[in-house]
Amino acid sequence: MFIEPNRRREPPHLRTGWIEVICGSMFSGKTEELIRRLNRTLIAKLDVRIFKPALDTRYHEQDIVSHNANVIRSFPVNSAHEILEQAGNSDVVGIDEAQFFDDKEILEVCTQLANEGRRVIVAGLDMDFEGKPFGCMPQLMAIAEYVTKVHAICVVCGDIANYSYRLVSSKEKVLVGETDSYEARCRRCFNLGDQAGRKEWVYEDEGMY
Ligand SMILES: Nc1ncnc2c1ncn2[C@@H]1O[C@H](COP(=O)(O)OP(=O)(O)O)[C@@H](O)[C@H]1O
Ligand SMILES: Cc1cn([C@H]2C[C@H](O)[C@@H](COP(=O)(O)O)O2)c(=O)[nH]c1=O
Ligand SMILES: [Zn+2]
Repeated sequence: MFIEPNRRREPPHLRTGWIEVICGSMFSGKTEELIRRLNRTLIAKLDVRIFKPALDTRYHEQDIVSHNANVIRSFPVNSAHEILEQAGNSDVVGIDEAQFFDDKEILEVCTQLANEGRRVIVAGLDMDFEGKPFGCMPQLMAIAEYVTKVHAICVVCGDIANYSYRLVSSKEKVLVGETDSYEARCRRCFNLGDQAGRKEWVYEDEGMY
């Protein structure tokens, strides 16, 4: 569990900012964890601004919505620089789907916001459908003070999953979708690709293996 420091005790001119990255595969709980942290900052009555790339309209135009229907209000933006324009005097900035922003811009924006003394919480996919590092995420993880990697459950075998397996034939890096186009898989089932058979669950106490 990520425990956040109390910012209110510090006078604004002494506040130091920082960057937190929440990463993992699809369905790993990145958005849930982002919403959890942001809700706590709202309870603390901090000034919070939340952003997502405008291209992610899967569940809602404006809200950030997790796969299990947790919701928080956000500003959709077309570029990372718009985040700077809209950040105002906020104490905390939340950003979802960071992998979709221009690599250089989002790094500059997160760095500037943190240098201004803000808490910046960024969630994004660490790997694309080919298992390659996704866009800005490796650099963001390098410059962040805190990195949390969350995991899904492999829908093929039930192990811990850290890959997003694409179910459709497109080779485009960016393909917005959910269970229609992707499933969470462990390393083994990801590497098996189409050959990964759905295993029947068997239990030792039933005498089956
Ligand atoms: N294969 C899976 N493994 C774990 N959670 C899953 C899976 N498929 C669906 N879910 C649901 O997705 C939720 C996490 O959604 P979300 O936070 O939006 O994930 P992410 O932002 O990482 O894609 C889980 O709490 C669970 O209800
Ligand atoms: C693996 C992969 C994913 N995407 C898209 C699919 C979804 O719209 C988002 C990820 O959303 P989530 O909150 O992490 O579930 O990214 C993509 O465009 N390219 C990929 O390789
Ligand atoms: Zn598996």
